[in-house]
Amino acid sequence: MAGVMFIWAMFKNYFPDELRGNLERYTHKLVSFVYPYIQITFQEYPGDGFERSKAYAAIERYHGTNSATRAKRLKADIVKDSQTLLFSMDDNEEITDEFRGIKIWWASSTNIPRTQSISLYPNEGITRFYTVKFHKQHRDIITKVYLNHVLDKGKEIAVTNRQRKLYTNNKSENWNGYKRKMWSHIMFEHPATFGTLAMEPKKKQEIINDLITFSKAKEYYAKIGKAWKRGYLLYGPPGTGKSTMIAAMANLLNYDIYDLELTSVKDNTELRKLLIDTSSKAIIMIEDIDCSLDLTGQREKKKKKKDDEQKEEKDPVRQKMKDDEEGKSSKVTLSGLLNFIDGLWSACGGERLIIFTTNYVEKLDPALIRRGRMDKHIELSYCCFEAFKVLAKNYLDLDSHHLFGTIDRLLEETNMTPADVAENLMPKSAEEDAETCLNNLIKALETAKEEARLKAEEEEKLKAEKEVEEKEQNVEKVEDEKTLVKDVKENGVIKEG
Ligand SMILES: Nc1ncnc2c1ncn2[C@@H]1O[C@H](COP(=O)(O)OP(=O)(O)OP(=O)(O)O)[C@@H](O)[C@H]1O
Ligand SMILES: [Mg+2]
Repeated sequence: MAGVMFIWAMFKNYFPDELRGNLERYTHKLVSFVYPYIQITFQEYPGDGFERSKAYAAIERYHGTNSATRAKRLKADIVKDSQTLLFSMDDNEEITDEFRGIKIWWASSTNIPRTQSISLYPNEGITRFYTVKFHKQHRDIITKVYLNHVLDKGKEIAVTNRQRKLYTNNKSENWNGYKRKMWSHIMFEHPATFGTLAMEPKKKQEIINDLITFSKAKEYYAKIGKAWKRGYLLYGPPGTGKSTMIAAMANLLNYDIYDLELTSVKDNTELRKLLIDTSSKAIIMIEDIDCSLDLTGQREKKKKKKDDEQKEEKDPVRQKMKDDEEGKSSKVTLSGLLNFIDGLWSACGGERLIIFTTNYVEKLDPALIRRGRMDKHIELSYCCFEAFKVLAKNYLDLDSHHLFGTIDRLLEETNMTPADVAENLMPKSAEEDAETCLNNLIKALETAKEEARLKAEEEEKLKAEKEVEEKEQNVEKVEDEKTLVKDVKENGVIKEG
């Protein structure tokens, strides 16, 4: 059959156009009549090429276990706590599969672009695809039953072998490089859990329930016609456990984490591409949202800028400096970000948590954090006694101690972050026992309390001084006014000065 096609390809240009069209149709008919096979291709990056095909990934997993005994060349990868080896067919390898007595041929192939340019990245532009071939008499059973079986099995294997990853976005200059990667990842093996997270137990339980309800609510979200996503805003002073909580969330739900660095994202289009390329069980976190971009109160700022521009004389040097600065900075806008949060991008399905963290909640634009976008606002604050008890259990394995009472009282009187409490509880040497560590904490709390007292005293003093100063200024002003009135009365004129 290949011979017929070859001969046709050789001679087709010798025929006039009209005849050639007819001949081409007949040749294809003849080929499909005699050639008994059907072939289906699964591209790794179909369409615009930015989202890795889920079908391709599932087939890859399926062959990982299924072909391990058949294929001669395999690719290996480590998954799941770095202990399990996972195989997949190597490039340009062929195997056969059998389903209900039917023989099926699979091949993994690559397309290498024919470019003249020399690239730093040896694999740049290579596209991969699987082809499956079967006899046309089995068309229905293969397309309707077998392929679904392959995809389901592949997804099942992916779930059981799932090793969670921590992703960070690359600058777009590197997106076309090796393996066209928008995100780089490492294995996510953070030990934080809700068990080790120090916070008020009731509040903690509420968050856990919220997360679990969300992760089981696929049907509910479909029913109400909303994208399956939930937004969290974590706010509080540094060292109160915001990042630790995100790790605990990922461990609880078995999600990947995408640490989105907005300052590396050039514009809204890039942001969209990045978000589309996230896995279906993902936490997308944007840390320190108030610093990452000029998202906060941007609209007010824009107005102010306009006013300034109108007032300001055009200075070419200043203008050039300003242009350079703007060119360098990211053009992701608040409205761009809000559009994605509102669900345009999550049309691709899957469960996603979007988490913002900030130290200064009051600085954020209200549009960014209104309910519906950020469904849950969680304040992480200074260490309370309940939180301290979790840390004492984690760090010293203590459930109770006669010093707990003193610590309880001191924590009520003083602000100390869980990070600082934890630091003080940690034994500094092998000789330090639990009691020494508790005493260290008490000392630190007393010092912090004393410092806070001195600071408050200082502030009080400054305030009093300012009040005296203001009073004196007022007296002077009244005296001046009196003199003025007297002058007007006596002379009927206002003296200059
Ligand atoms: N609530 C907490 N429970 C347990 N450990 C905590 C808690 N808060 C802080 N820690 C400890 O302090 C360290 C710093 O905390 P973390 O990085 O989570 O703070 P953060 O709120 O994200 O701070 P920042 O605002 O600076 O990013 C963590 O490694 C953790 O060990
Ligand atoms: Mg943090």
